[in-house]
Amino acid sequence: MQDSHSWQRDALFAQPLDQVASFSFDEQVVRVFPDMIQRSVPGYSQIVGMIGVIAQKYAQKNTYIYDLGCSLGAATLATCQHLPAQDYQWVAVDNAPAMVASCRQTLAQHCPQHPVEVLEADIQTLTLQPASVVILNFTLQFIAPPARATLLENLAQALVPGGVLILSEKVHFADEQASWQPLMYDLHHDFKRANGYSDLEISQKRSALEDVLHTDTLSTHTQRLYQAGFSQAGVWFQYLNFASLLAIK
Ligand SMILES: C[S@@+](CC[C@H](N)C(=O)[O-])C[C@H]1O[C@@H](n2cnc3c(N)ncnc32)[C@H](O)[C@@H]1O
Ligand SMILES: O=C(O)C(=O)C[C@]1(C(=O)O)C=C[C@@H](O)C=C1
Repeated sequence: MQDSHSWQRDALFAQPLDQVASFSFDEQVVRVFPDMIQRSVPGYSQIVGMIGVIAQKYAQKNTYIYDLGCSLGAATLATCQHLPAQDYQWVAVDNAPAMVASCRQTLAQHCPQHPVEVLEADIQTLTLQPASVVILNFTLQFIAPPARATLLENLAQALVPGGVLILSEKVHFADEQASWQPLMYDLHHDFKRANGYSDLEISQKRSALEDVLHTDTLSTHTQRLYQAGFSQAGVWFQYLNFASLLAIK
């Protein structure tokens, strides 16, 4: 993301830490976030770009477009670049105060004409207006697993017929795919190494995320989407252990 912020290179886990604290979306993370997510999540830019294209296909006039767990608003921005300002309402939501503050500045700078409200709130207690596009771009993985089904049911209820949820997640492989798991995780670490992260950074970040980011399998995601009330759901993008699903109401 290019703008007036001075985004820094992520070196948060570069030095040995006595104790690795649980990962949180605080000011330190905000300062490096565009670099961190780009170098950590395979396919992040392609997914964000395609979110704009998908939104253009499925957005319905006079409905809401929600970006839940918006961080700095990259997905909101992608949709604004593909849709006219006058026909839709945008709501971008995050519960990390530092993210929300930075997101407000970034979106005001990059899509000043679009009616985007940036809310500091927990997406689990949000009252949703009728929506045609809902985005969870690497957010559901931070919601406690037992609470995920209820959240998805609420989103399905808020969507108008033909509306969509775009759900991107880090995933794991189990059951008949279990032997794939170490291979994909090793390759993800190789991906990070190729992007300039050291072994120390990779292992300290992994410890920091251990109690915070809980992955599901692709089949768990798909089944849960059908149970939540979507009529169609499937993977439209996968790169190693990162995937994005499209679910249609
Ligand atoms: C990996 S980031 C999302 C990246 C972002 N969607 C993008 O496309 O660049 C996860 C975000 O979810 C937010 N988050 C986690 N749990 C949340 C909750 N319960 N309510 C709102 N936001 C939440 C975090 O603060 C963080 O900013
Ligand atoms: O799994 C990892 O190693 C990650 O760094 C992933 C991940 C994510 O998927 O959200 C975790 C936290 C940061 O927000 C950026 C990337």
